[in-house]
Amino acid sequence: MDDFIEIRRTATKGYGVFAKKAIPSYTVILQEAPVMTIKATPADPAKREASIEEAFRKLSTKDQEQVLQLHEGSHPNAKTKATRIFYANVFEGGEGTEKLYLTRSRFNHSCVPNAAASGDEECVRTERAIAADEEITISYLPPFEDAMTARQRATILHLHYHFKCHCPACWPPNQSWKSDVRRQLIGFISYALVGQNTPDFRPLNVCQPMSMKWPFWPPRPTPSGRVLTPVQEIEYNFLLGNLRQAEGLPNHLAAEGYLQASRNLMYHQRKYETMSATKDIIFLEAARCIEAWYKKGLELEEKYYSPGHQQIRDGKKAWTTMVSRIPCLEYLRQTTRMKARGEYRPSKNGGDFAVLVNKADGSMTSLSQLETADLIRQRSRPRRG
Ligand SMILES: C[S@@+](CC[C@H](N)C(=O)[O-])C[C@H]1O[C@@H](n2cnc3c(N)ncnc32)[C@H](O)[C@@H]1O
Repeated sequence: MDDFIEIRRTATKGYGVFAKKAIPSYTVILQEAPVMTIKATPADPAKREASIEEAFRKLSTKDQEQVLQLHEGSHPNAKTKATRIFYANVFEGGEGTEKLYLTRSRFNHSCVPNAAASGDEECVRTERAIAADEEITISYLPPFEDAMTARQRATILHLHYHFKCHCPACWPPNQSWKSDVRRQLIGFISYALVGQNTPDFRPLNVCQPMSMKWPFWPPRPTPSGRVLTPVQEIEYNFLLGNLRQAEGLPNHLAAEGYLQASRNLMYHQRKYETMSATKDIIFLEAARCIEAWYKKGLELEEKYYSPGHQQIRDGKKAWTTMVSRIPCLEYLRQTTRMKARGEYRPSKNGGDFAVLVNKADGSMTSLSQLETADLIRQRSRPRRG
């Protein structure tokens, strides 16, 4: 921890964690064992309170002193300072446990965090490159935060942690409408891609007491019964990449959208290359999209991991194999080289949307989008007589 981070006062959020120097993305900046661990008993607040008090009593005097210096929060039902502190700083520990950490507790929340706490590995890792002196934040919200509006996130933060969020996605208040629209679209699209309707977060628009017994919580997605068309699947994934990037969400999530769009288009492109009506038509425009979305996804993945990370090396290897197997990508390369030598001209009707390949002599005729559509229409027309 001494290498990367230090705890300092912030202007509006009490203490916070700051970068002592520039830190690359995907770096473990804190590895820490919890100071207190209790068994989670969400349905029984009295039992939970008793477990916290018992765990606190068992601590050494030094640890007790350190715990008592943490942010106290303002949980209305906590009976002692120690339990109030526990409620304000608790992390879900996995396998039905709740944990309290001395240093991790100093990370403030952001709805566009630049780091993430991992329960399994007991560590905090950066999710993007962080500049020296920048505040490092994590998210306290449940997994569907990407799909919730600022109002809905505020309700959860208020009811669970009793504070008003001052992160860039929520502050200044009432200016988040663009971000709200993006997050609702992210919700709609990501659930639609797995055949589900977005869970209904609307009850969070009216602040109500939210307890673990509340029937609405946790909200569950329902099956949509709709199957997306191949074009929808491609467009939805591409849009997901765009929206996540615009929303400042971690780069690997945006990368996933672009890479999936590229893979889906490649998959459907291969079908055209075997159908009798289209097998000699090479769709260069599709190849351009496949390549551009792949490059965009890779660029974002490299920002998230580092360029030399195994995930990036594997991705590049898979891409090289694919390029050699997918004719349209190979033809795109060929026509680019030919263009540079002046041996290939786009169609007179404008653009080179596709090329018609003469399989006998390998020559190519460039086709505009309209010419391509006309040719496919002619070939698909049923023959008379
Ligand atoms: C786990 S503590 C984080 C460290 C704390 N700031 C401190 O001084 O120790 C959680 C508390 O920090 C403050 N906080 C965290 N994130 C915040 C945010 N995005 N906006 C406003 N306050 C925040 C709230 O008071 C919250 O109850």
